[in-house]
Amino acid sequence: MTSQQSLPHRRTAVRPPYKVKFKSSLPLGGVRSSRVANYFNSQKIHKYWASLIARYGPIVRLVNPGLAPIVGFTSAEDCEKLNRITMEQPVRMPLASLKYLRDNWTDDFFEKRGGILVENGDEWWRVRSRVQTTLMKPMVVGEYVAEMDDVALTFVDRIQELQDKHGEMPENFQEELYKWALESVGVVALDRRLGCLGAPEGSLKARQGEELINVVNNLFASMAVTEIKTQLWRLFPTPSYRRLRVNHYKLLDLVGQHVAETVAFLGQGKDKSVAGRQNSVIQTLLSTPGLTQKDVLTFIMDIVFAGIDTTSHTMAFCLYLLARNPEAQKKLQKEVDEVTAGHQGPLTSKHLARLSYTKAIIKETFRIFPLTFGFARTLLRDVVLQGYWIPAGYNVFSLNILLGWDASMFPRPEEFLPERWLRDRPMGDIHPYASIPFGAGPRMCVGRRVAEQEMYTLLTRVASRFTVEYHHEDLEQLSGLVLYPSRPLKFSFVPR
Ligand code: HEM
Repeated sequence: MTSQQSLPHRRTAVRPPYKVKFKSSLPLGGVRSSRVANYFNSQKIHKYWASLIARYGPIVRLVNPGLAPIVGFTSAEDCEKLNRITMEQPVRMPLASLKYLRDNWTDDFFEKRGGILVENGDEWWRVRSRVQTTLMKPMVVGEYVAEMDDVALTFVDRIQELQDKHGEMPENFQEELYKWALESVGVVALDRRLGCLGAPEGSLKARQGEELINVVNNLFASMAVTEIKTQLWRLFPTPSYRRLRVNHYKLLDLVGQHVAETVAFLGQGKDKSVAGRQNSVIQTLLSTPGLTQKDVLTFIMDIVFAGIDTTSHTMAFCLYLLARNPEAQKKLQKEVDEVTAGHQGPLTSKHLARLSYTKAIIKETFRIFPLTFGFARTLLRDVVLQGYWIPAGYNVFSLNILLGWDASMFPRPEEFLPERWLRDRPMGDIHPYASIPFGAGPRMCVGRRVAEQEMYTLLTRVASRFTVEYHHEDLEQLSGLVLYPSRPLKFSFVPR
């Protein structure tokens, strides 16, 4: 089928997107010879997109057997347009294998109400409209600063311990970051410390935390195959689909136990949260009209799932970039020293509000090493992007990862220059859609405030205590369900 034939009612003013044949990395015959397969197998799909854009121009269509075609483009203006035209009904390609699993759950736990990660349309909005008023409220999330700070302090103590023991971080330092992320998101999602970070090796708390992290890591790994690679799971339960299923059962079970424990604590504490808060997230959600207990459990499960690999990979990239850019690190330390000068107790929202350079560091980290490729929506109506007519039903993808590295969007893109993000924009204006790590519009990451608060607190505590160094080969990004660091994070943390 030619690209023209595949576009019904083609309009004359605009051209159809260039057709690029997609070859699965695991075709039925098991042949792995294609160039595409190499990109997939080396986990560099972002490089594949970059090569397509370099070859065919700023908009490319990918035909993926068994799926609606995907159009990828690199234009901040068109990203803004895509957000505008999908604002009323922001449909995102569902995590199809996860949705299928939940829709076909053995005891029908989900009752076709799969939660905001996998639903679209009215069902998505039913839950999203109710949970976002809690999770995205600065006042609600702000109530957790002190506990997130306590988690960050435990983490820096753990760094010190590892540094003393090994002289640098061990090969599996990413796992410590996972524990920090789980512990931090747990504070909000479950209203208490899980106690896995800093717990003695082999202890019950450490093992419970590791089990949960393992389950989430396995879910990410299996979905990197079921969502991005072969679609054979649609025909029969492939090994990756089975791995997804097993780990999803475990996740529901583990999070279910934690939620039950929290609810029991809450019962004992009468109306107040475990930490004495009036407005704990879990309590508020449980008493929100229109949300069932199952909705709340599904949502808590989803934020635990979404809250581990995301912030921890970003912090890994951030620490790496700081180690490679001592000048920026010094500026960070100066800001942190000034903001916390003479302060003994936990950090507060007021401290965080003054950390403009620290926030710029996180933004610059996202520009260079974003967590995802960009902004994705399924079209409910035809649209013209880059002069090409794209029909309803297509999945459209703004490749912000490539915009971040584009000199026409960001001067000196290969340099780590957090100051470009400061309020007065010393390096020139930045298009608001050039780098949108949390997405945009009504479907933007619902955990954004939580994630940012966690990362600002951690960065503040690490920068006050240490100078981070890295003396090994360059780190790159590899692509899975989200992007992740290519090598062990063997940082050295030198006490200041
Ligand atoms: C570095 C940290 C994070 C990044 C970069 C990130 C990024 C994203 C992106 C790009 C989306 C899709 C947005 C869109 O379609 O416009 C998303 C959705 C989502 N994120 Fe995050 N995320 C992060 C951390 C978190 C955390 C900590 C949580 C939980 C507390 C979370 C929960 C979610 C959920 C539940 C959704 C689905 C929202 C919906 O479809 O309505 N994320 N995230």
